[in-house]
Amino acid sequence: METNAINEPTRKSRVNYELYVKICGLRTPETVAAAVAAGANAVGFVFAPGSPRTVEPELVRTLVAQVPEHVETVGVFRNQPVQDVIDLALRAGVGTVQLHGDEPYANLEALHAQGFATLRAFSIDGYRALDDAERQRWESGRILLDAVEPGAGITFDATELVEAPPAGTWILAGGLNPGNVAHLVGTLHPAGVDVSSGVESSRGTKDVDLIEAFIAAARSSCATSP
Ligand SMILES: O=C(O)c1ccccc1NCC(=O)[C@H](O)[C@H](O)COP(=O)(O)O
Repeated sequence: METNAINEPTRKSRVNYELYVKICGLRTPETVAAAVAAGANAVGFVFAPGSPRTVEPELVRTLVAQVPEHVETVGVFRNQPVQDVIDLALRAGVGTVQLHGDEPYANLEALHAQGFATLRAFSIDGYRALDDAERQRWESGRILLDAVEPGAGITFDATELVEAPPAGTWILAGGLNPGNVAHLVGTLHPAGVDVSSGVESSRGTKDVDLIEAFIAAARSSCATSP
């Protein structure tokens, strides 16, 4: 089976860590096409209930069909039973599952057994509360550090990252936008960035111009990252 950069099994996933850029919370063919054309490494679809971005798996299946093989397709879940996650991800046809709640490590293992690549998101508070052994275990896979409220566009406070993972091994999210992404990448040295609110014209509605501007700004930061 094909594997990705950290040797996880993948379905439709290839991961480029030069600077990985994920555009999350997509819901339309136009915005998916814009993200892909602008050079996104990954496109994300929210299955967590209660979000203005929540989508049905049948819609996502049609969106995934327009995504080229080299772009990672990510389903985002939050505190849902692992069997529901697997069922939804299979119906949608995504290659990667992002767990954005308090899910245990066993859920990640269950997803790997089904052939999904994974991303485990932590709030800054959640990450700081991990002991050394937990941190080491989660950091053996890909982790994403986010603001306390996911998908809320809360601007990231860099001073909270004194205990950041090693430079270049993790994905930064939380309140990123075209105006701050280059500076934050240059300062914090993540392996990648993930954005939702910062590329929206109103809550839940993606804006093609902002998607293009975000990806261009993120790419311009590469000269200052390790
Ligand atoms: O986007 C949501 O509404 C959402 C809901 C529940 C769990 C996760 C969610 N989004 C996760 C993401 O990947 C966002 O891109 C990430 O939290 C950054 O969001 P933002 O601060 O809005 O850029």
